[in-house]
Amino acid sequence: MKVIADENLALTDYFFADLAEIDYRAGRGIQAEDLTAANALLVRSVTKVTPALLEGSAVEFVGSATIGTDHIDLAGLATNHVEVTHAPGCNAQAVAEYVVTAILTLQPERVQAGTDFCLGIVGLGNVGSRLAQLAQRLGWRVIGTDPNVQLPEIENLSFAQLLAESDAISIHVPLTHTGQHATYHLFNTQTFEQMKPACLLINSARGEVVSEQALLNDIAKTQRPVVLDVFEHEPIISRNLLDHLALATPHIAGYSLEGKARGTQMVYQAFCQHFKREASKQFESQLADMPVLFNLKQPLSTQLLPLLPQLYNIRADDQALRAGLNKDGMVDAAHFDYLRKTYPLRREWAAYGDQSF
Ligand SMILES: NC(=O)C1=CN([C@@H]2O[C@H](COP(=O)(O)OP(=O)(O)OC[C@H]3O[C@@H](n4cnc5c(N)ncnc54)[C@H](O)[C@@H]3O)[C@@H](O)[C@H]2O)C=CC1
Ligand SMILES: O=C(O)C(=O)[C@H](O)COP(=O)(O)O
Repeated sequence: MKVIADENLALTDYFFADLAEIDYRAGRGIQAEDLTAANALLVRSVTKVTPALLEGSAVEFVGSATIGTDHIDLAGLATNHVEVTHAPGCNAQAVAEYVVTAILTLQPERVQAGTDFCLGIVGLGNVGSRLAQLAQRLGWRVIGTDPNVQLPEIENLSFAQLLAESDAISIHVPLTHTGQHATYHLFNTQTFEQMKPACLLINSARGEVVSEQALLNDIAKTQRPVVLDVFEHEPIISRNLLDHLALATPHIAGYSLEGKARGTQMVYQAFCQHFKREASKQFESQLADMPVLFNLKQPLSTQLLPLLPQLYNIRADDQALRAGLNKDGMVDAAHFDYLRKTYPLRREWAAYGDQSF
């Protein structure tokens, strides 16, 4: 059995080395000729998986250790009877922690803001619902919008109401191009006009959900603080865009050790089912114990701010990205991908003693 795997998957050897010969590749560079002798392909979000990529290969199983699936032609692969699996929710907690860290880094006074700070969440699936829970523990008013989901514990509003009422908006929708609720350029000139000028915008979903040109026009008018983990023209980012962002990170919102490992494990389980092997491994056995930092008896809101530098220094990620601007005024794919390949995976906050996260 031969497996081609993106080199950025976590714990690939642990899960797969005794099941198959593994050939590691840079995800963005995987080509059809790499796959001719492969039975399975394991990717993350940067490999465009189409019938053309698999043509002439023996690949019968594709696993993506990610939440998003917009890089995979699901219909095309189904037509060709290739099994496709992904990892719903695997790094939802990491993204929720990223968003809270971004807000508290830019606006530390929000830690005890009570009900006068309103967080609007667009998309209430795995990530949005985790974020809602965390935000409520910090005492924030949480509102959300989703055409398919209502969360009983928060105020569920229309998209227009959410745009008008939020002091910060965090986007957690999949990238979709068709259908009534398509999200491509969901944030455009008209939507920006409906938001409070000072409303913080955070996009850690997919770059194309926000029109970059409309965003730049809006920031020029409003000086709105904006945090981007994903970019419309990813992996290329212009200096002009970077200069207008409060924080910018290289698509690492979901890069916790647990999130990546959980993603690989979910793919491993589907792989074993497909190839009729026993799946008995658990990623938790591979994780180190961390020092206890949280006092379970104290509310999260009183502890989080002083602990943030130890838990996640988001400014370091922002600085590392900006350090990659080249002489042409661009962050290029090589720098963007280097940061992701060498990323020191964060631990989720539950590892530091609060199992209820
Ligand atoms: N930056 C990063 O590292 C990561 C990014 N992501 C991105 O975040 C996205 C969301 O992740 P999950 O919450 O786990 O997905 P999910 O599938 O659990 O939830 C997405 C929710 O968005 C809702 N939705 C769809 N269209 C909408 C619209 N027009 N307006 C409002 N809501 C809409 C859906 O009904 C669904 O409830 C993923 O598709 C992925 O692209 C996910 C993980 C890590
Ligand atoms: O899970 C998703 O969806 C993501 O966006 C990933 O966390 C991104 O991971 P990479 O594909 O960029 O390694």
